[in-house]
This record gives sequence, C-alpha cells and structure tokens, in this order.
Amino acid sequence: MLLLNSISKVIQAFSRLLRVDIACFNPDGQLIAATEEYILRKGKKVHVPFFNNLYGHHITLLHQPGKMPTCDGCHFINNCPSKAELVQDMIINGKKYGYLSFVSFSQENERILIENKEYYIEWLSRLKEIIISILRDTDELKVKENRVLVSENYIFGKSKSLSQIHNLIKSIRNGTSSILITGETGTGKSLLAQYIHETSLVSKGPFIELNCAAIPESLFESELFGYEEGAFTNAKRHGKQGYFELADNGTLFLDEIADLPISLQPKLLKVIQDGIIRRVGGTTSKKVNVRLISATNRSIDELMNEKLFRSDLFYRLNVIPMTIPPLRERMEDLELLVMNFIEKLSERTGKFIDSCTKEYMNILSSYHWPGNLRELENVIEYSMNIEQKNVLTKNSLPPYLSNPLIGHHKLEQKHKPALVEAEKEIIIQKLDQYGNSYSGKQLAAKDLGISIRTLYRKIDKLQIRS
Ligand SMILES: Nc1ncnc2c1ncn2[C@@H]1O[C@H](COP(=O)(O)OP(=O)(O)OP(=O)(O)O)[C@@H](O)[C@H]1O
Repeated sequence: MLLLNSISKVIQAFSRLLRVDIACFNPDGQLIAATEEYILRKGKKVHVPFFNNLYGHHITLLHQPGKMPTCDGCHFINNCPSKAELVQDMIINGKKYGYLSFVSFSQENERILIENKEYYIEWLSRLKEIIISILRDTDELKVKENRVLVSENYIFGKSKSLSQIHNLIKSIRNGTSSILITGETGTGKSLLAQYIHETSLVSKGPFIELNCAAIPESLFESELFGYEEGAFTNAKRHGKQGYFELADNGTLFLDEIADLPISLQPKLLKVIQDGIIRRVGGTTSKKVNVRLISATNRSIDELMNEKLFRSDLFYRLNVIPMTIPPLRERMEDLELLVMNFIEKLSERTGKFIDSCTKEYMNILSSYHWPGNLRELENVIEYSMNIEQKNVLTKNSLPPYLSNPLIGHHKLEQKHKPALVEAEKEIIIQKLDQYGNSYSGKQLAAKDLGISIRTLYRKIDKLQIRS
C-alpha cells in the first residue's frame, strides 16, 4: 500500500464522518497529508514550526490560532485562516511520529469543535492510532528495502519480460560474471544495474558508476585505472584511485559502454582477463576483484561491424546478456509504474494524489513512449503539478498527449530548425561561461539541468566545437 495514499484516504474518511478538516504533519512540522480544504486554505507546502512547542502537551486546543504565544515562528502568525485547531502529538514509546490536527475554518465549525471537544478528542486518539500503525508498517518496510534495494515486481513490473529478468537475477545471485544490459534510453538500465548489485554476493561492497560517454578520451585511462603523483601536469599530490580500485570487492557499472574509445578497449579487456590494474605513471600492479555490469542503448553489433567495438571485449562483457524491453512492449506494467511514480513524486510536487481516471490511463496506454520510463515519469510529474484534484485527469496531461492533434513530432517538425539553433546557442553560452574543461562541462550541465552525458551527446549531435 502506498504510504501517503493510505494516510490520505483515512484522513478523508474521518473528515467526512466528523465534518472537520484534518491535517497530518511529520515530526519536523511538514505537512504529509490533509483534506482538500486544508490544502486550499493553508497551501500545499505548509510547514508549521510552532508545533514543536506543542510536543509533550498531547492534546491542545488552539482557540485563536495565529495569536497565541506558541505561534511564534509560524508563517501564519496574525493571519491564520483557521478559527480553532485541536492538535495532538503522535508519540509512542518516546518515538515521535508527528502531529495530527482537527481544524475548523468557519465560525460555525469552531463552535461545534469547542462545544464537542471531548467527542473530537476521542476520535483524534483513534485516528492517531491508525496513522501510527501505518507509519510503523512503513518503518518495517524500509528496513527490508535497505537489504534489497527495491522490492521485486513492485519496482520493475510484473510483465512476462520483467519476470524473466527477475528469474535470471535470482539464478545468478551467487556469481560475479559480467553482465551486459541493453535497452532503449530511459528503460531503467541504471536502476536494474543497482538492483543486481544490491541482490548479489558483493552487495556489501561499493557500487561505482562510470559513464563512458561523459569522460573525455584523454582522461579515460587515468579515470579507470588511477594515477600516481607526478604522472602528468595537474596530477593530484598523492595520486588518485581509479574506478577499478574504488569498486574493489563490489560492482563497477560501465554505462554507455558503446562510447568506450576503441584505443582503450584492449586495456579494459586486459584488466577483465587478469584482474590486475596499474595506475598511470605507476610501477606496481594491484589485483582487484570487481564485478562488471555494462549497459548500452546502442547496437554493439553494428559497432563491431564498423570495427568500432572489439568483438573479444564484447564477448567478455556479454557473458550474461539482459535486455529490458521498451515500455510500449510491456504495457501491462503501466498502471503499476504510474502508481509508483505518483508516490515517488508526491514529496517533490507537494501533492497527495490518490490515483488517476480511466480516461487518463487510456491515453497513456495508447501512447508509444519513445522516452520510455523517463518520459512517463516526466509526464506524471507534470500532471501532478498541474492537477487541481486528488485524482489525475486528462486535463492535467501535457498538451502533446491530451490533444492528439498536437503530436510531439508535428510540433517538433514545425519548430525544429529554430529549436535546434536555440539549444545550440544556449549550450555554447554555458560553455563560454564555465569553460570547456571537464569540470566546466559538469557545471554547465548542472546549470542546464541535464546530465553530463546528455551534454556530451548534444555537443556531439549539434556539432559544437569544444
Ligand atoms: N521499473 C522501474 N520502476 C520505477 N522507476 C523506474 C523503473 N525503471 C526506471 N525507472 C526510472 O526511470 C528513469 C530512467 O531510468 P534509468 O536512468 O535507469 O534508465 P536508463 O535505461 O539507464 O537510461 P539511459 O539509457 O538514458 O542511461 C529513472 O528516474 C528511474 O528511476
């Protein structure tokens, strides 16, 4: 069950029954669930620091919220839309779970709340018990999640293709053979790599990720194998560990492996074969014990045909191949993924969405998802920001989905040249601003809100001189 959804549903039910607005806060005074009226009047991102003054008071009736000494520090001081609040802290065995509040926004409700205080206190205590039990269940779940990063089926889906991947992961759990994950962009290759690590024998060791598309060819060797002091100008004083050393006794995830420069491929092949590395500028060798997982969204077969990828390296990397199908080929997982994203994004968007309408789901089901799960996640985030209700409706979909006449491609075709030029211009500006070095590009990518690997791809695609 989704935590916030569960709490939200209980709160809505109690609110309808008792005819009072209800809000629930975490121990830091941040709103985690509330009735619609409460969100409307107080805003979605209410943070009520003054509640800290109420810990240990168990149940407090705030008669004139906004004008009490405890209101110091609250951003609603002297301007509080609530007329009265009955607040209870949620503490059990010394553990703080947060606060619960029954709120009245009208004078009529204020009178009812005050006149029937005892009755409401009883219900407040019952609601507290239910919410604490939900929060406790989640605590237990978190402990489990820490052992196995994410629960099966739930995160990756229940479709046939995903079940096959799960079975494969189970059967290789005790080994450390190299794995090559293939799949279109945004299908979840990085997430799968982490999952494999977390469920493997080397899960206690480090998981180190290296994006082969993001590292300039000249730095590759020193990044992979490290370097000794004085190995080259600008080398750090005591040298630097490379990715292989960092990943010792754990997993090294080589993302975008197809972008590994051909000149470096023999060196990688040698390390895989011997398990021995030598730092740049070093004279001694070191044995490392690293499980390799690689991923690519390009066709390595084509690269091998063009002699851009060595076949001997490919066979070493591809001992266990795994392919994640694109989202359009596993639509059975769509609903599960949507609900998962709704929960995942509720904190970032400050919205408590319960579900989505059938019409909304139908539109998602008939789309072909070229950007796969990454695109789906963006669409859900967009919808959650736009949606006024607690259910996602067609109205909150981005225009290219809600209005079939404005197809993505149609828009793009019409404006493509201008868009490309604008994009190129912005990237050049940022590179001028931060410089063309690797660290400059890292800053530029951060400023642009894209990953460094995306920046490198764009530099390449837009033929920007770097
Ligand atoms: N099964 C899943 N359940 C929930 N979220 C997922 C799942 N798979 C992927 N995601 C999310 O989708 C987004 C894209 O996933 P990820 O970065 O792993 O894709 P990728 O295939 O490695 O992409 P690229 O080829 O561009 O590197 C991430 O935000 C990730 O958390």
